[in-house]
Amino acid sequence: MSTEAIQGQSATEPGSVAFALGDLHAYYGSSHVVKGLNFEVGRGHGMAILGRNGAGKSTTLRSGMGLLAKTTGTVMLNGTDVQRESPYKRARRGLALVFEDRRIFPGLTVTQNLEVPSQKTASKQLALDDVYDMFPLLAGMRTRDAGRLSGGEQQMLAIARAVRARPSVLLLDEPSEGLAPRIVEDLVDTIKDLRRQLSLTIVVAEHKQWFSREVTETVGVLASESGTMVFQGRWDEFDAHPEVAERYLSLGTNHD
Ligand SMILES: Nc1ncnc2c1ncn2[C@@H]1O[C@H](COP(=O)(O)OP(=O)(O)OP(=O)(O)O)[C@@H](O)[C@H]1O
Repeated sequence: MSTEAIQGQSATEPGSVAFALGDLHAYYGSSHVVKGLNFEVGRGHGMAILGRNGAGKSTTLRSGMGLLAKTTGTVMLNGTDVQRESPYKRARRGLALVFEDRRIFPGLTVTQNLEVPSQKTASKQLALDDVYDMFPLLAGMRTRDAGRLSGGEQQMLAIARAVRARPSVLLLDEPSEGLAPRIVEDLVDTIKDLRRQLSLTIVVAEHKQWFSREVTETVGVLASESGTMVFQGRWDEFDAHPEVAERYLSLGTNHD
């Protein structure tokens, strides 16, 4: 297959793009990791980012959130280029990232963790009771220290904390990482419910392909060799190009 990117037919209507990266380059010091990435996600849609270990999935999400010291290109959030804005400002505009390592505060209770979100987004945040309605599992654990929750419960807490700020676009980095299969199924249901209830746009970096298929409509494949996206389209379009998975996702990964 040529190294030219395969673009599916699922182009988003102008004006209905919630989140888009344009010619995005990202660096760690002198290491140039992401090299001219383009994709867009329509309002209320879900996109999965697949790629081998080290392809740059986390870097892409972190760049979108504004967490890398050096990036160039555009990061469009609901029609505004936020590329030069701080992560706080992006959060205020409706962007949220749930980190792979969850970043909950183990010594604080579940409720205290939910009360941590930036004061800058406090004015429009969801009431605690509304969050607990969306995450009934957490409702029964309000006073428990977050450090005593299971991995799955901690992941729910991390997502609940992000959602409390009422983001319009939620970036999820390896949400199913390290969780038992039954818990991952619960997570799928939770993400689907959240999308429905909050009209959320989501971008998910994931190794588990079945999980990604459950919670998104489109998929982008990152190639570690080129640092670019070599495929973008709907899942049926992805399935119509089995050579993409063969070349860019096989070997040494668990894209089960
Ligand atoms: N803080 C950092 N400093 C320097 N290099 C980094 C840093 N974080 C990641 N990298 C490098 O950038 C490249 C992309 O890493 P990234 O974590 O974005 O990949 P990934 O696709 O999310 O991988 P995985 O599936 O293993 O999580 C890798 O070569 C990685 O070693």
